[in-house]
Amino acid sequence: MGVNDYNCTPFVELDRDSWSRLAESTPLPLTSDDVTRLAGLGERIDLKEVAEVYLPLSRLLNLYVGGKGQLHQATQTFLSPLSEDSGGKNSHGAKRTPFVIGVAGSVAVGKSTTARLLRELLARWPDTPRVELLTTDGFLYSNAELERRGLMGRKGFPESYDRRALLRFVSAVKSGAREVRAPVYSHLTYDIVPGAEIVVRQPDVLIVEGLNVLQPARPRLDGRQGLAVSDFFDFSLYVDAKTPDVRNWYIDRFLSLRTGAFANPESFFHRFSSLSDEEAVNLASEIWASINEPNLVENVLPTRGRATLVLTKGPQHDVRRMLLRKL
Ligand SMILES: Nc1ncnc2c1ncn2[C@@H]1O[C@H](COP(=O)(O)OP(=O)(O)OP(=O)(O)O)[C@@H](O)[C@H]1O
Ligand SMILES: CC(C)(CO)[C@@H](O)C(=O)NCCC(=O)O
Repeated sequence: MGVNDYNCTPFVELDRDSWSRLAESTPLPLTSDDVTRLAGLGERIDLKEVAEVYLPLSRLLNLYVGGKGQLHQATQTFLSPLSEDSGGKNSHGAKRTPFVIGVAGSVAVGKSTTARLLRELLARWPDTPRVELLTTDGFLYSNAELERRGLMGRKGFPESYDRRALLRFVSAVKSGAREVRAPVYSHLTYDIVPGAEIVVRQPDVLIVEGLNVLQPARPRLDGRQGLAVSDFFDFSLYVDAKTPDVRNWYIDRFLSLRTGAFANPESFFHRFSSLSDEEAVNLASEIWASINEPNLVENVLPTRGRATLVLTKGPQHDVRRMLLRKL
């Protein structure tokens, strides 16, 4: 194949049928216990979809984890003469760090759902029982800080996050830090929760989920390139769908929140709980068109080609196609 061949791409493309055939040869099929646990995630997850799409995906990730483990072992063996030279005083060997998976994609495309499913499935594999989740929402600036910066209408845009703190977090995890802490965001109060934090203690796998996790590093003021969180990923996934489908999911979720979470007086959106259907659809469409869609188009979509795997969904969240980066 010549380099000018239009078919020249760094990805292998698999349609739904080919991918789901892999489920048959995936060891560790779902047990009835798993099915009960997955159904308890509280999402309208189709279990056939889990078995056909997410189970083989967890196997692929398990192979990558194993591959990284072998590379770590080989590197330890390579470095071991240095420790012997120093009579064991200087250990050049380092403990294996958590395997970090990034999950990117639009608001409402299903990143959290995908991340939670993968956590359940990966934890079933014997070499990765401890899987932790981190959502980048916790690194959004507080509403007070966003107001101060004039960014209240840009929540979710790259500049609405404390990117340095997020980078420090992921870098500490990949440096093997024993304990790393992150702030917490509440979708109910629509703000950072004062004093709350999550603690990550050297899990086997850390899944980092967020809109912008695949963004490359920004050039620094001194002209040097700097690092981005994606530099620390061992694997990354982009959840993709047509923009009009994602818009519908956003509006549907807004409508179901209106009758659910918004009814709580603590909710930031409580004042919207009495909106009529039509008013709620109009408001959700307005938020989508003014914040989430421009962010998708300007910042999120351009990072799709940086993923290890692109998972493309149809209008019912059914995964239609996988693009897997060639090795
Ligand atoms: N595989 C799936 N099957 C069915 N419904 C799904 C699936 N994934 C997500 N959904 C639904 O789509 C909506 C958006 O999903 P989710 O909250 O996971 O998105 P998100 O990308 O994490 O959004 P945000 O960036 O706003 O946090 C939710 O209503 C969820 O229940
Ligand atoms: C918190 C984020 C940015 C990402 O999860 C998103 O859910 C959000 O709140 N976006 C801002 C616009 C909106 O309210 O949908």
